[in-house]
Amino acid sequence: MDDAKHPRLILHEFLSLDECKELQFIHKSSSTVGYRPNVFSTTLSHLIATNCPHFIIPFLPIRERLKEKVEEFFGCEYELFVEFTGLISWTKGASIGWHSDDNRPYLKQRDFTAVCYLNTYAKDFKGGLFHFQDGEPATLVPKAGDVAIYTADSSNVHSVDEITEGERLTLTLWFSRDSDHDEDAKLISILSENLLCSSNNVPGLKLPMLAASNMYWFSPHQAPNQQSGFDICCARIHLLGFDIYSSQEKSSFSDLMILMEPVKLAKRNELFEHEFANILHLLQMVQFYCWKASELVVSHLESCKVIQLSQSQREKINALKSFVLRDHQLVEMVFSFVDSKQKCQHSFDWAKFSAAITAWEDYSHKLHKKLLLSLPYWRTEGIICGIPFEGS
Ligand SMILES: O=C(O)CCC(=O)C(=O)O
Ligand SMILES: [Fe+2]
Repeated sequence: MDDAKHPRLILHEFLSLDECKELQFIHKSSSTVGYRPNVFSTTLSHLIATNCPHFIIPFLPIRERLKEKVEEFFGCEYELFVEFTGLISWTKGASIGWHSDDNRPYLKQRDFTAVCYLNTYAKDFKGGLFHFQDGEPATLVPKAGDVAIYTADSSNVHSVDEITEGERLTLTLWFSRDSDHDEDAKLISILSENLLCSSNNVPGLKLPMLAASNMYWFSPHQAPNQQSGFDICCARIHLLGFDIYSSQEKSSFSDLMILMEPVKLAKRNELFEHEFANILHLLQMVQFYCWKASELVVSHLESCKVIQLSQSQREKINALKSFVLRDHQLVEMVFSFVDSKQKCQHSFDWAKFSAAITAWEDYSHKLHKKLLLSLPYWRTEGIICGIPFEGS
C-alpha cells in the first residue's frame, strides 16, 4: 500500500457509523446541485448561506483527524491547509474517468485528497467502484467509515465507475500547502459577517433559509430555464413517503418562491397541524426524524394535532406536487432504489414525529451555542477547529 511511486493510504473504519449518519443527515437536508449532472453537493459555505452555519460543528473532529493523518503519512506536519471540505453524492448516471485531482490549471494548489465513504456499495448504491490506474490497491469498494488518502498529482490517476442505482455519498477534502487557498480564512470571514450581525448572535433557534429561490432545482442539463427537472428538497420529502401542503392559493403554485413560504406535512390522508417556516425547514425535520426515529422517546407533553385531509386539501397537495416535481420520470431515474430501500425504516407515527421536532430543536440549539462559543477563538487563531467545552 505504501508503494513510493503511488503514495496512498487506505484506512478502514476511520469514521464511526454515527459520524457517517450525522453527515448523511446534513447532506440530505441541505444538498444542492453539484458541479456535474447527477451530482449533489453540500459545501460549508452553502451551510452558512442557508442559515445553518452550526452544521459545520459535526465536521470539525473529522476534519482535524484527517489533516493529522495526511500530515503524518506524507511527513508535512503543520504545513497543510484545508482547501475544500464538502459532502458529495452521486446518483444514477454519474461517473468520472481517469484523472488526477490537480489536473486543471485552477486546481494546481491541491496537494492531497481524502475521500471518506459515508455509505456502502451494494447496500446503499450499485456501481461506483473506485479504481487507481496503477499500483495497489487497484480497486476500492466503498464502505461507510473507510477513507482513501492519496496525492492529488499524476502518481494517483483514478476513476469512479458509473452509479447504476442509489445515491453514493462521500465527505471529500482537498489539502494544500498554499495558504492562499486556505478554506478556513474565507469561512471565518463569512461566518464573522454573518454571526456578528446582532440578530444572529443570540443562542436562539436557527431556522434554515433558502439561499436563492431556484438553487435547489435539479435539471438534467443544469439549464437555468427550468422546463424539466424537479426541486431537490421536495423530491427528497416525497421519496421518504411524505406530502407537502401549502395553504396558499393554487394560482401561486407556479412560482418557486412558494417554497420560501410556510408549509405543512401530510402523510397518507392525514395533515399534521404544525407549520414549518419553509421547505428546507420541513426537509430538515423529515430527515432528522428518519435519522433519529429509533431513539426518540414520546412524552405526553408532545402535542400532535393531526386532521383528516379534505378533498380540497388533497387537490392542493397534488397541484403543488405536479409543479415542484414536474419531471417525475427524472426524479425516479435519479433517485432509483433510494426510493424503495431508503424509506424511513421505522413504523411511522405522528407522536414520534412531534418528539422529533423537540429533539431537533435541542440538537440545533446545542450546535448553534457551540458555534457562537467557538467563533471568537477561530477568529483569533485563523483556523476552524473543535474547542473543548464544559460538559461536551
Ligand atoms: O468519490 C470518489 O471515490 C472519488 C471522487 C473523485 O475522484 C473526485 O471527486 O475527484
Ligand atoms: Fe478525483
